[in-house]
Amino acid sequence: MTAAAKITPTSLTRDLIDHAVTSIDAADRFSDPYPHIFFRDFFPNAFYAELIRSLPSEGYNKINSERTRMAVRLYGDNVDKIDGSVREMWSAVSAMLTSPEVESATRRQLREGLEMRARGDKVAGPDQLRMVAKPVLYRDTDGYQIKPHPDTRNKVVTMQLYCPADEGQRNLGTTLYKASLKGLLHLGSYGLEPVKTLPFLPNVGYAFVVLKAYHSLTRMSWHGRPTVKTTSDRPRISILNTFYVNENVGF
Ligand SMILES: O=C(O)CCC(=O)C(=O)O
Ligand SMILES: [Fe+2]
Repeated sequence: MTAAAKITPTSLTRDLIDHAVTSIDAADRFSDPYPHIFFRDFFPNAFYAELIRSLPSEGYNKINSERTRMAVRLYGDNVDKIDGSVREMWSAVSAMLTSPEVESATRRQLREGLEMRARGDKVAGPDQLRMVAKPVLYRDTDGYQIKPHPDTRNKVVTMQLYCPADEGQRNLGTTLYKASLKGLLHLGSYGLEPVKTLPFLPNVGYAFVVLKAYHSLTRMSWHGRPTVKTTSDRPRISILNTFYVNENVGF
């Protein structure tokens, strides 16, 4: 075996962490409609290409009654159930997404939102907010949709990594909304106005702090996804890396 032939899991994880931190550090930061970041080039390029060809074939759970969203948990013992041939890759992804380094980079970039969250939660500051990462792989198919919602208060930060093979699914990203008079006048919009739809491009991601009415009435973290149109050979693949308030909550 040549020296380069086999990368040990720990050095792979190390590479993934370094790459992800660089990506998050270079994120675009936005305050509107609420604090969020958008970052690119999250996984090393060659690794990303192999990862999306190595999706687990089993172990999916049904997330909605329509069965248009199926999910595989990527944390803790769940990783041991992933097909042996691809387990090492997903195990490294899991270790990276739950690493203290990725958490710290996310905290640095979302500081404004975490300060709002800390005030509403009546804790001294962002450092008093715990963040426990529970990454999950999602497979969404034709007809998948999720109505605008701010996310449950059990989530502190929502991060989603888009995993398409090419730019053909660009229009399938998440829509961010804000409460507005225009939205109020528009029937069936819950008083919400769409502000932007993030581009569903290869190897990009976004993250925001979950903000409810008691954090800020005007900057609640409203987001959703209008009905997805896609073909059965091109599901909408993403990784949701949710940071929860503690390890006892979440999917
Ligand atoms: O898939 C998306 O674009 C958003 C998903 C979401 O908001 C959720 O699962 O809470
Ligand atoms: Fe959500």
